[in-house]
Parts: sequence; C-alpha cells; structure tokens
Amino acid sequence: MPNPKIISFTVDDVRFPTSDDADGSDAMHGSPDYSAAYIVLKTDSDFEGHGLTFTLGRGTELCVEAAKYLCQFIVGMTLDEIRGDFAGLWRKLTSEPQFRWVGPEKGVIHLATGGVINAIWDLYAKVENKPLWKLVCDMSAEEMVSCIDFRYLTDALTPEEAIEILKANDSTAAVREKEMLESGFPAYTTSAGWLGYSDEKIVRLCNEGIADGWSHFKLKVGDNLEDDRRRAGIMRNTIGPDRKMMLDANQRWDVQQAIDWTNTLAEFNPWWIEEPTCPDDVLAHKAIGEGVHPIGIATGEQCQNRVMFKQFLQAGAIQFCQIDSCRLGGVNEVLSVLLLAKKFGVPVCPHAGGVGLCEYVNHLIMIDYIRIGASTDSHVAEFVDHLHEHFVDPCVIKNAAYMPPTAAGYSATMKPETIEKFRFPDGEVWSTRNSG
Ligand SMILES: C[C@H](O)[C@@H](O)[C@@H](O)[C@H](O)C(=O)O
Repeated sequence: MPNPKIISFTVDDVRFPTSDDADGSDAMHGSPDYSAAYIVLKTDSDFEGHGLTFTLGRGTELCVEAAKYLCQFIVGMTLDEIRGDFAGLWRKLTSEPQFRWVGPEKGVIHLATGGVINAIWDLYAKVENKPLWKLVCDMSAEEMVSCIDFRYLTDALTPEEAIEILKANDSTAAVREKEMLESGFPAYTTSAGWLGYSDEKIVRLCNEGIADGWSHFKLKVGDNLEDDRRRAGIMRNTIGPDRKMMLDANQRWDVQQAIDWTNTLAEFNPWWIEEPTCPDDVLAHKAIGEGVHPIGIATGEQCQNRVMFKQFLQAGAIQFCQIDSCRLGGVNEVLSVLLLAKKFGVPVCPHAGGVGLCEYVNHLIMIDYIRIGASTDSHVAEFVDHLHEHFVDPCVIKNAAYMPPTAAGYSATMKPETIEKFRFPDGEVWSTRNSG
C-alpha cells in the first residue's frame, strides 16, 4: 500500500454568490453566499487529499486562516503515521495549546479542524482506492473505534460499548450494503421550501418533487407567523396528507415563542421542528419538545461537537439527530456521534444544506446504515439541489434516495475551473463584481 507523505498544502476561499431567487434563504441568515475554505493536501506522490468547510460569505476568511494554521501540524507526516494513531492526531489538533483557547472544539477553529481532518480521510480513501464509506465500512470494530477520541464521552459511551454496538451489526452488514447499492438511502428535500420563494414557486417545486418521487419536504419558517401559516397550508395541500412535512426555524425563537409558533402550525401536521432556538441550549430544546409533542425536535447543524450531542441525547432533548459533516471535527468525531445516537436510540438525519454537504453526507449515511444505526426507520438525510455541478464526484439521487458514491475518496474535490472562477477575491466572478 502506498504511504504518501504530506509535503505542503493550499487553502482557498471559494464563494458562490446568492442565486437570484434566494436558494438557501432562511429566517436567521437571509440569503447568504455559500462558501468553502477549500483545503488541498499535497504529497510526495500523485495522491492529494481534498477537504472543505461549509461557511457563509466573509466567515470563510477566518476559516481559511485557521485551516492554514492547523495544516502546518500535519506537514511532514506520512499517511501510515496518521492512521497508526488517528485519534492521537485528532487530539493533537484539537488540543493545540496556542489555538485551543479560541475554541475549544467549537466555532471557526473546529470548522477548520473538520476541513483538515476530512482532507486526510479523502487522501486515505484515495490511497486505498475506495470511496470513504467503503473504507470505513470495511474496518474492523476495533479499527473504527481506534479513530475516535473518547475524552469527555465515557460517562455516556465507552470504547468497549462502541465495539459492542458495532459487533452486534457485523453479521448483517453485508445485506445492508447490498441494499444500499441497489436502492440507496432515503432522502428529503429542502429545495421546495426556502423562505425567499413565492407561493407559486413552492407549489411548482412541490409538484415537481412529487413527480420525482420525494415523500419528505422541508419548509423554512420563523420570519412571519401569518406567512408561515399560509406557506405551510400551501405545502400541506400540495403534498397531500400522507407525505411528511418538516419545519425549520434556524434558531429564531425563545422557548415560549417556539412552543406557541410551532403549535399554531400543528394543524398542518409537521413531523419535526428543526433548530427552534439557540443551538447550545439543551434544556430549552427539551422544554420545547414537551410543549409541542407529538411534533419532534431536530437539531445539529450548529451543534458544536460530540459533547453537545452527548448532552442533547442524555437529556432526551432531541428526537432527530442532525449531524453535520463540516461542523463536527471530521469523520472521527462524526463516528462518535453516530455511536452515541445509536446507544440512545435516536435516528440520525444528517444536515446537508450547504456547499459540499450532500457530497459528504452521502458517505456518512452509508456508514451509519451499514455499520452503526442499521435502520431506515425515521432515518432520512437532507438533500438540497444546488451547487453540485462544481464537484468532480457529485452525489447521485435516484428515486429520492442517495446512491452510494463509487469514486475513491471523500467526494469533496471541486472542479479546477470552479476554483478559478469562484475563488475570492480574484476569481472571475468576484473580480468582475468588485470592479463593477
Ligand atoms: C444558511 C443555510 O442555507 C441554512 O439555511 C441551511 O443549512 C438549512 O438550515 C438547512 O437545514 O439546510
């Protein structure tokens, strides 16, 4: 097996201007420019590792600087050295004394950790000539668990319990892998329900979604209650009584407001309310859940790290666990949250509304289904239909299901022409705007 050594890196700020009809618009962020700090690890061979952060607009500048800082620590390391103690490297990066203070394990520095760690996984999978999901699914339970830093987790999950969870699924994993290769993992669409869309556009997109086989639709809410009642009614009427509708408030409310607003929309039979309040407030989610039952509580896209997820799960504060492939510190930390969710019996429904997130998530749901969660009951992964054309290995959706990626790596590689055109500030798209 080749053993490339990381010898240098580049980190670019790649930004996509908001689309005219406001794809991506929500109650807290408006219609942002989707962006990425795009990391390329270069080696002494032809192999490269590519990773990215999902960021909005100018926030990318901070992620670029943080990623450059972290990359310094892996230059000079061989892949064998990294995989020999992957949890050790993860601990080293997240515990770096000069930078730990600006986290720890949250915000810009943790987004950058995720980007760098995922670039290493991309390199690792390319060297093994496997898509990332297959690389991880082929690991023994012990190997997989050795990638995880269990610091701060052992009151809820020990390495021994994690190994037990994985081993209990071993004998049936091959059947699930075959099933994924044949029919894929169930997905839901957010693309019909952005806040900036007209009523007519919601109806048209829902009808197109139904024709394409979608059975789960998400609606952004939280800006104006009357508008939300009208829009939720339109979506429910268009998709009919049997398809699922989910609501997403992007952290807009305080506790009582969240309860009242959600209950006003209860007549439209939503399945979950997502991010009703501050993403760090475990007890508030618990209280909202009690106040809106039987509507479930979903959160995770801004859940900082495994420790926060641990508390949401321990407190019974969420009914849907929305891991985020870029917010968490890479595959290593994602694995720990998948295992925690399995232990607490909460379905994992990954967040993917961002650039590159669907491409990453496609691998993570395969790992969860084949080796960890092992169920599609109430498990459904987000799909957002824009910006996939910039990726060399874009996700594939068939009959409203994610199909397992087939190319080697972790699917974050962007097309060279995309980097050239959208790099900030000198790419064609931005230099023309800036001078205009
Ligand atoms: C700013 C982004 O578009 C978010 O609105 C998006 O990630 C969203 O919360 C989602 O659930 O997909």
